[in-house]
Amino acid sequence: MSAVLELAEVTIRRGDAVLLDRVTWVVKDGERWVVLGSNGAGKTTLLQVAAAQMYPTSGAVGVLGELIGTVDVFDLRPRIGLTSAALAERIPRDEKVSDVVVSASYAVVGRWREHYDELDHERAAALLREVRVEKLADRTFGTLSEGERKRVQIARALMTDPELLLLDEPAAGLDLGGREDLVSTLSVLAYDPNSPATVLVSHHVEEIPPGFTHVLMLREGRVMASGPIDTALTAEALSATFGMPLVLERHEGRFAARRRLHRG
Ligand SMILES: Nc1ncnc2c1ncn2[C@@H]1O[C@H](COP(=O)(O)OP(=O)(O)OP(=O)(O)O)[C@@H](O)[C@H]1O
Repeated sequence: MSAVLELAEVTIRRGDAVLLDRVTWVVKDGERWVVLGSNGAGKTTLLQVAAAQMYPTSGAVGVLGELIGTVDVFDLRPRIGLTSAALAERIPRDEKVSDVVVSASYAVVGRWREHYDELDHERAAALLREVRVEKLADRTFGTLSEGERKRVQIARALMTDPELLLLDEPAAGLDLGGREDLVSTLSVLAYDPNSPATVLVSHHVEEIPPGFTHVLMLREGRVMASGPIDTALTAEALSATFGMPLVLERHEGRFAARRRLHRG
């Protein structure tokens, strides 16, 4: 398996703040990673580095075999699918859902006189079907529920057939049913051998879809633990990451965490 993402001792500083502190991380083809950490831990920063949107202050970043700093990131970015709240805000509310998806092939937000061929439209329709919102294709983005918007964004991120898929808190703001629907869609994607290497950022172990293989835990910009979920995702590592004693349970491929009430 080849590496799609390689970070070596990556540090990001902004003024006196250290957003990422000597992060070393390798994501290989076929792997599905969850990045866990509390608010402000550096997860979005890490994803921006992985998306070739942010350069390291020090250290080296390789994305899809290219060393960042030596390549034109505009050639690289279409090979990466990204969803984030910041990107979602840039989608015009009056944009038709099918256009939100199809316009990803031209890396634009907001359809504007581009010509899309029939194959693009067929692919967009197939992706909307895959994330189970094909019935919404003719609605405008602004009329969708939060959960429906998240699905449309995932379809958009997959439109360019990316080699790396980065999902920044896709379940944020969803109700219980919406979260469970999304987790099951992401689980189907995770088990599909044709899906790209995937990194999912989350605050909650409950949001880890079955089929995800690896976990990286961040606290204050530092890696607290990383590796296969089966061995790296432990109550101890989770407690250290979130700074409180936690009990971790696993049932039918899903995780749940809560504060430990009594020691011992
Ligand atoms: N330009 C900046 N200057 C100083 N500090 C910054 C800057 N940008 C981000 N930070 C800080 O870096 C830290 C990491 O931010 P980041 O958005 O990566 O965290 P996160 O883990 O994604 O948080 P959340 O879960 O709340 O989204 C935060 O404390 C944030 O305030």
